[in-house]
Amino acid sequence: MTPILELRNIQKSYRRRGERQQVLHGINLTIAPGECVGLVGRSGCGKSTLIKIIARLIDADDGTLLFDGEDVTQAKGAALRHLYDRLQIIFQLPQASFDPRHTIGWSIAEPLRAHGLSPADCHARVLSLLAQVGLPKAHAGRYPHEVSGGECQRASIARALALSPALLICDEATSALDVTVQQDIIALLRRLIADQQMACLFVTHDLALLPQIADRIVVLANGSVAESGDVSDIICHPQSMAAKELLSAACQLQENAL
Ligand SMILES: Nc1ncnc2c1ncn2[C@@H]1O[C@H](COP(=O)(O)OP(=O)(O)OP(=O)(O)O)[C@@H](O)[C@H]1O
Repeated sequence: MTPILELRNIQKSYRRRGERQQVLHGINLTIAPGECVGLVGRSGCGKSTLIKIIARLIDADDGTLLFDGEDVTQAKGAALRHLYDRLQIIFQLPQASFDPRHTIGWSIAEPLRAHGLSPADCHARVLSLLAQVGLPKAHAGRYPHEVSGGECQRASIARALALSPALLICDEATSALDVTVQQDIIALLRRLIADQQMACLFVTHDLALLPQIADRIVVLANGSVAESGDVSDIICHPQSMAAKELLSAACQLQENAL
């Protein structure tokens, strides 16, 4: 089966005060259709840089990015627009990713309008998307500041689903939410991933979240893959120092919460 996403030997450096700092050292990663891969690593290990490369917001210095078998490493113009129809990202702070001047319904309908759907079809699709993420119809008429953080994250998931993407990237999507809302959003994502056979890259610094959502984990440390494998293997028998440290940090957090 062709992977939905394949990264081959991705390299990236940044120039800072005249010096180049290598932040990604030859990352290889594949995600199959319908698979959820957890990308985990401590702050500064290169997770956001990798997401920006996958989303073509920045260029890699070297390596290849394949989306559904197609080389999109240099995608621009129409090829990039086609990529964005199939790849969606949800962020940590959903309120910041909605335009405060428009209602949530208007923002969810934005990609649909761009694809030429009639106002009536947009309206019907927005209501169906709200239902899928467990929000009442009335939320279509609310502004981003008129809903809670959890509701806003549900709305951003609805917007991400509007064009039925093949890959959903969740960038610390539950980190800003309180623990119970976090669990609700993870359960929602898990159901949507299963129902829609959508692939997901779930990016987090919190290893403890991954058994609830991911099939496989990739542990990033200092810009390299320290370890990757089945979620239960890594949680039960971490091999790398990076995975052991993330696991012990997660255990410590849970102990502190008790
Ligand atoms: N635009 C930039 N210019 C220079 N250095 C950068 C830039 N963006 C990130 N870096 C550096 O690259 C490294 C990786 O950063 P990145 O944001 O990818 O890490 P991260 O794992 O996403 O961290 P966090 O979990 O804190 O968001 C860090 O050392 C960071 O300081």
